[in-house]
Amino acid sequence: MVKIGVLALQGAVSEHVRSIEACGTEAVIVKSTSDLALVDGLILPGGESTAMRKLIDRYKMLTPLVEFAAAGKPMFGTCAGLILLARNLVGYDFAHIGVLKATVERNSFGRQVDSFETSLDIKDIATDFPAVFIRAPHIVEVEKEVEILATHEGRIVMVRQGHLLGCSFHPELTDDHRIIAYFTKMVKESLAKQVNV
Ligand SMILES: NC(=O)CC[C@H](N)C(=O)O
Repeated sequence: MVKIGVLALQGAVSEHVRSIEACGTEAVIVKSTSDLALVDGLILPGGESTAMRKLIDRYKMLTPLVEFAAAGKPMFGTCAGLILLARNLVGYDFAHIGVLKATVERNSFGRQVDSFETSLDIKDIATDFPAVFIRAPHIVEVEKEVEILATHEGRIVMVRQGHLLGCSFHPELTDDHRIIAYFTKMVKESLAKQVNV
């Protein structure tokens, strides 16, 4: 059975675990490089990207995370996790994992008090998805390999680049598990491909 990890250094970890399990898939808490070796796909949760990066460095996980992506294993960055995946960050001259060919701007929907929920149509995944935005980033621009799956008020809020998925909002905070189910399918497909080669 496939195993989906949730990077559990900081942020909305237990909600993702609940959502993965609701999709009938095994969830694994990932706190170290050895945990990472056990999983077929990884969710990078929302939270605070600067704090997460400090912990990634403390536990020497940056290179293993880059290698996980390079091996073609699916990764899904939600909110702060999207910031971790992005190749370019507005106002910063460095990236974190940096594998998603997109430019992301942090905190672009206002301050904490401006958190909101809205209904989104997401290509190939869902119509009317209840998306919760909390101090959310947005995607300013993408390279041609990146497909735009959803926008909100003209801003890109969800994308896919092959085995990489990213969104500005928190798909794990409601009982609507369609996005996590889609990611679960990506992980199963990628595993089947690896077994067949
Ligand atoms: N809900 C979130 O994950 C917010 C992300 C946070 N504002 C950051 O920049 O890391």
